[in-house]
Amino acid sequence: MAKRGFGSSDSEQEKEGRKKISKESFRRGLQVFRYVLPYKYKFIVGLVFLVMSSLTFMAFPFLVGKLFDSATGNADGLLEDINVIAMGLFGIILLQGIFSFFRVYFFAQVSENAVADIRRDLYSKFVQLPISFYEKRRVGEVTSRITTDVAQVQDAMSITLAELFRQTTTLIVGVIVIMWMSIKLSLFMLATFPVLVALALVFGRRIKTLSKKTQDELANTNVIVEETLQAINTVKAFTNEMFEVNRYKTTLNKAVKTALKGAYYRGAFITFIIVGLFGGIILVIWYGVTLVANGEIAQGDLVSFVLYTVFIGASVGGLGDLYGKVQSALGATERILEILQEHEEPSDKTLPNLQAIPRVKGDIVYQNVSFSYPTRPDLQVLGDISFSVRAGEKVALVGPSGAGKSTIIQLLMRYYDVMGGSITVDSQDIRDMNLTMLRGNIGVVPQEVLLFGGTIRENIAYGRPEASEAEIQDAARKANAYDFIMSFPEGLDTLVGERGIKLSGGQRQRVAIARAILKNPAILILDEATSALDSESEHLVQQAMDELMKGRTTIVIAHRLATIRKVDKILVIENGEIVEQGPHEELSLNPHGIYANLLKLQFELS
Ligand SMILES: Nc1ncnc2c1ncn2[C@@H]1O[C@H](COP(=O)(O)OP(=O)(O)OP(=O)(O)O)[C@@H](O)[C@H]1O
Repeated sequence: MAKRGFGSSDSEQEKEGRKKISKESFRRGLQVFRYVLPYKYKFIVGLVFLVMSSLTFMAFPFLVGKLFDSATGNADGLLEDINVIAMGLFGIILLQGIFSFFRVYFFAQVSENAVADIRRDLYSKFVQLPISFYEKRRVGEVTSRITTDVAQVQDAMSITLAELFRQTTTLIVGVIVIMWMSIKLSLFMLATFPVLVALALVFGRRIKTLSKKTQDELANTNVIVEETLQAINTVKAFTNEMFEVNRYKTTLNKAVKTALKGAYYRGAFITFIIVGLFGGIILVIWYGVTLVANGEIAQGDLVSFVLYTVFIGASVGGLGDLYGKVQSALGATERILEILQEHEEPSDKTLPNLQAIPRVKGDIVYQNVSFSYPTRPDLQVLGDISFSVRAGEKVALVGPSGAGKSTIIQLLMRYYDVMGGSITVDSQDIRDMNLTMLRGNIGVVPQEVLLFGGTIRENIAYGRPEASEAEIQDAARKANAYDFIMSFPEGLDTLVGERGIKLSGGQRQRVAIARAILKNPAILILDEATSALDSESEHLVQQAMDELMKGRTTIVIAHRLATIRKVDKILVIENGEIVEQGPHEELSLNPHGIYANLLKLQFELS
């Protein structure tokens, strides 16, 4: 569903709109109110103030009418005194002001807290959803759930709900009071209203569909902004700035077009309400004055009546507008709930830290593993992979690009589950293993090291957040990173810039190695960088990697064969199959072997 809005046709949108009006969707939408439950007392207090402010306001037209009556000498009792009535009016306005203050204050407390809870749950869900979830969706689209959609729900909780209540009260109380004043005049006035209401509903529905479309298109434009800013280097490298600006402009224009179409309908809606209402009011005044002339109602009552009519008219118009808002809030709620109901990875939240995770020995066995990515089920990426790595052994995966090396690793991390066969660690199928325990025992030094925007210290400590300063420094030393870190004036407190762009490739890798050293995993995965480092940097990185590999089961994805001569076993992967395996000495001596050929090729190239 989260994807549904994008690129969906008009008729699909209509269908979606109609579905949302159903009782079922309303019931589902209300589910979000469970987030209000922890703050129910504040909510009730806010509601009480809302009732009181709505009701006091309804006394206003009544007293204005009485003010006119007292001026023309038609009043009796307390209401005879103009000054007393005027004071009463001030009192009412004052009370309304005070009630409104508390209403806003209490509702804000509820909506701010409830919305923060929704955001927290959504974020917690985001980070716990499996990788496959993100392959089906664009990041911008997912983030708009936590920004745009949540903001709509907040609007609904704080403003729309209060408005809905106020307008409905105005409508109901208003109609009761005017009936009580003059049934004849009321019936005359109400005869014009059902038509208005029916037309308002039709309009409201059309506006809602358009506003949903506008939102989707705006989300589309945001996706472009996020994607290009995330890959700003690529945009610049290809000098595609103007291409991106045009791409953005095109989607933006589409959004503006839809928004303007919506505005056209909204404008027409408002014109209709104004003309209809004022026409109606003129009619009511005309008929009312006739009744006054016949002595059927008092002048003051007519004044009150006209004021109530204006209030009722305004509330009908307001309700039409609110109808659209409630619908989009329901849509937003549904999209939020859908994400909240997605299945998380089965991680273990009870383990307090890395130390609490039981350590595995590190025996790994792949048994007839086959696999296709969920997004491309018909393309078999791994055929029938079987190999084993004993605890402490080092294995290298080599083979052409796209052969399936990274996929083999992703399966060990359980980013995806195997389709056929099994992977065991210490003879236990990883699907039966606690996911936190599995990943807690694996350290990864990726090909492209992405650092977080904080300091170098924070980035190293990411390997084990509870590590002490001494441990962090020790890890930096072992990773050959200490010297370059200390050469910066700020040392470990140096900010690495967004995604680590202020550090060189070799430096970033050594930070990643320090991170892995700190984590101290039983199993290590090294994805060698494809980009060559200068020989000085290369030497430092290699030394750090050797240090890191000591005593750990290691799987290296090797791009440069020179670095893997020392491993216990080399697996040559081609088209998702292991086509050769054995130690370097053996494979390199096989004159027709693929590995020997690869070696020759690299040697010739270098
Ligand atoms: N997330 C994914 N969804 C769908 N297909 C994928 C995904 N990741 C990789 N593939 C496909 O799986 C195949 C194997 O990819 P993999 O990344 O494992 O190769 P590799 O040997 O690691 O390549 P390289 O050396 O270039 O990193 C490729 O055909 C690739 O297009």
